[in-house]
Amino acid sequence: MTDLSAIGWRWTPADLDPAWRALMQAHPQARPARIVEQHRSGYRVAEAPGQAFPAESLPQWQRAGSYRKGDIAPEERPAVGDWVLVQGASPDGLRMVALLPRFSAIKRGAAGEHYRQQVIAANIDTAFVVCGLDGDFNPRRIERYLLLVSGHGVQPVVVLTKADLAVDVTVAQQALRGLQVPHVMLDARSPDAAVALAPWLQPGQSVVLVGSSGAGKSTLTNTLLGQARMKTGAVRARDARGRHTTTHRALLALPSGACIIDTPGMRELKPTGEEDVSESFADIESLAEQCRFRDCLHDQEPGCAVRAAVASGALSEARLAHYRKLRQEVDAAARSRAEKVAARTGAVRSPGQGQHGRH
Ligand SMILES: Nc1nc2c(ncn2[C@@H]2O[C@H](COP(=O)(O)OP(=O)(O)OP(=O)(O)O)[C@@H](O)[C@H]2O)c(=O)[nH]1
Ligand SMILES: [Zn+2]
Repeated sequence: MTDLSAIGWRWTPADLDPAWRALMQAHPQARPARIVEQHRSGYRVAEAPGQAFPAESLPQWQRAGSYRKGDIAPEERPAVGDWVLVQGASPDGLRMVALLPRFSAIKRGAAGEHYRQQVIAANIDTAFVVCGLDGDFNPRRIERYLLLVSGHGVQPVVVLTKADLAVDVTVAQQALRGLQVPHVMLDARSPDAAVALAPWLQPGQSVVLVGSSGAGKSTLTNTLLGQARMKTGAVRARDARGRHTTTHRALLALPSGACIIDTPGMRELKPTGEEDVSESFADIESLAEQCRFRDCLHDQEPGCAVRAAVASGALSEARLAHYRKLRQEVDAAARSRAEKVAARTGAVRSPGQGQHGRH
């Protein structure tokens, strides 16, 4: 395995995305590197496991991201997991010359009153939605995470930790019934966890861990790193810059050949408006197809298959309520997003619309 492939590079010149190839041809002096950390002060990139070297940004990525006409939107700048082209020598002379278009991204709406997207991780194959089977277990939070990570080419997997504790897993199983995503129950401290998750940890795969604080993400990462963790530590200890291994947690190479991106626990998970609620709640959508009325609101209508499922216990009332809530949130975010897109492209608005805007 080469240095680059240990951090997720899996393309040969023959199967390279044409857009990537064109950018590489346009920058013959440059070479690929992966963004492993993003800070206020700038980015750090790696060309091999265990690295995190500062790399100078393009000037247009240094200005605050905005949706003004001609500006680069926040979600169009590099984020952790992105592949970029760099020139110059590490440790201090690297500069980025191009961002290679992403094949997938996990995003959320940034906190605050103004619409803004935030990329959590880019070029990811699988998202592990980590949740403890202890008091942390919360099906609504899992649904929200799944909504945000689904689509955009990312495979979600629900990873339920703390299965070793004497917990009643039937409650969890019941709650996850409608979800059409794989779920795995495990003890995050046990080496068996790596076996259970092996299907998503094949060489060249990139996985991101999301989930609330205390769910077991760090524990799971350490288990998956196994022996390699100590090796990484030794490499870092010899590093002249003397930084600690823990600061490199953003993107780690696993012994399985996959690489993993750890994210800090996120308190607020606002949709961007691009999510597909129907996909995340496919169980409810398919029930709705059996309602007598095409425009059934699943309220008081006769012949409502959704209410019937709730009555029979096949569908939980709480999941149905959450589906409605998330649908409203996504619709509202989609409207804000459409406004930004219109403002940016300078689309002609219908008369009156501009004056009545909230700006
Ligand atoms: N028994 C048991 N304990 C676990 C398991 N997974 C995590 N823990 C414990 O739960 C606590 C929190 O785990 P962490 O791995 O630190 O959680 P985290 O998701 O990384 O939390 P943040 O770093 O705050 O986002 C630790 O004390 C772990 O030892 C598990 O599968 N079984
Ligand atoms: Zn209905």
